Amino acid sequence: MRTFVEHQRAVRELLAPLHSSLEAAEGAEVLALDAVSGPHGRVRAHGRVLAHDVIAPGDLPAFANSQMDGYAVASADLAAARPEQPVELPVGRTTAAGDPIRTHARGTASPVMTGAALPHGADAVVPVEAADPPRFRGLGGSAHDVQPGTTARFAHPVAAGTFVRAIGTDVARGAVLLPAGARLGPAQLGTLAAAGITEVAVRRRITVLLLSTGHELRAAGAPLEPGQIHDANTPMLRAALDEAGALVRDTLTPDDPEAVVDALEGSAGLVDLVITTGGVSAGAFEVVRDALAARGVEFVSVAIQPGGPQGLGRVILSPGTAGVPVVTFPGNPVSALVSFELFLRPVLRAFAGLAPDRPRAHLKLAHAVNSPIGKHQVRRGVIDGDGAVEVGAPSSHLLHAYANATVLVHLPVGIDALPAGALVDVWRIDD
Ligand SMILES: Nc1nc2c(c(=O)[nH]1)N[C@H]1C(S)=C(S)[C@@H](COP(=O)(O)OP(=O)(O)OC[C@H]3O[C@@H](n4cnc5c(N)ncnc54)[C@H](O)[C@@H]3O)O[C@H]1N2
Ligand code: MOO
Repeated sequence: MRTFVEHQRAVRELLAPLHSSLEAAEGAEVLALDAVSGPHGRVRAHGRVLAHDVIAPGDLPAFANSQMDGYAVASADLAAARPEQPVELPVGRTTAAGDPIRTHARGTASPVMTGAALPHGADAVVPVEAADPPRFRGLGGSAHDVQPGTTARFAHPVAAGTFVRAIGTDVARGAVLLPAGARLGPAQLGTLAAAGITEVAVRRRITVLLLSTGHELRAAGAPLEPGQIHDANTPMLRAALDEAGALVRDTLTPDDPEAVVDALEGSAGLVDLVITTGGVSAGAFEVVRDALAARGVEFVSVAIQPGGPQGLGRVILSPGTAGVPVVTFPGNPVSALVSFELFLRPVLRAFAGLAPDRPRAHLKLAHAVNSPIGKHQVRRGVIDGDGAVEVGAPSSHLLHAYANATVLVHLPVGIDALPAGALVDVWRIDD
């Protein structure tokens, strides 16, 4: 029997070549930054991971501009300004955001608005409320010039560079704007757009064949005969895979090894990974085991509960190819989802540039618990009003309790009982 950490490592090693292939340049797709597609109008590159470094094509800001509504000045002109002896300057030509770069005459104060180009010859900005009078007079609408003779007084010196957004201070031309592997969220899409970039090369998403097995299974909503149940694993793991950045093809196969092999062979060249649920334990109809044990999948017992029966390997689907990695999970829905959390979620999310780990915490138990001493037990729990963990029952058919849980509670090997108040490791799943 292997530990869950050993199995985590084995799954990671199995998928390492897939990670390398995703990082290889030939896997990249070029997507528009801001085209909307699909029924949800999702920005196309949104959420994807950059395939290569993106280099800043120009400086940002591209021109020195004002950080405040105020007066552009030559700082030397205000060197002698004192509250008891303010410096009075004639008000010069105004620059609004979007206006071309003007020229500042020494010995004047040029009104500039936030984002407006700093006129050549000025080196600092004094916010309008720090001047006297503390607001612009005779400006507004389309008026760019004040009445001749208008002045503004300044009671303090100003250091060169004050409230000036200098060229290239956000990013300099030629610098790495975003590195390969960066995930394109709002700030990343914004900075690409600001740099004038309209399309980017992103890593392709992996495609997973999700194969649920079980003679008793019917699709959600389908009428049930006595003894049949609805397939919970397919929608559950499809959602889990989606949250891990993967695309999913799914298929529900009966308890027939031929059907499993057919489903795999039918997906040759179309999928990067196969995940199966069910058909791996000690029953008379262990379809996944029967279909795949002779084809390179190793079935192992992991010292974990739930999720003990696991399998992994590489199955050759077409001659001359490297084979597709296959990970098999037990059929019990809680076992399948806990298996996904422990063995695949961190790896797949890392592929997709997403945070691999759940937020973790050490919390007190609200009550005593027991656990099988030889297994790492993962229980589902909720955090009570005092911040302590109420731990649910261990059985792996209790999917409803999982759906209402906010934490996964880890009770490591070597623990058979813990008293109320003992500290336990939890992963938060209430995001
Ligand atoms: N004699 C033994 N029996 C069992 C052992 C064992 O060691 N010796 N292990 C138990 C453990 S632990 C688990 S976990 C399960 C694993 O069973 P399988 O992976 O072979 O899964 P199935 O038998 O196909 O199904 C188990 C259970 O889950 C339900 N199921 C399966 N697929 C779905 C689905 N897509 N949606 C909803 N429910 C599903 C299925 O109906 C069964 O109730 O084996 C134990 N037995
Ligand atoms: O390993 Mo099974 O997953 O305990 O129920």
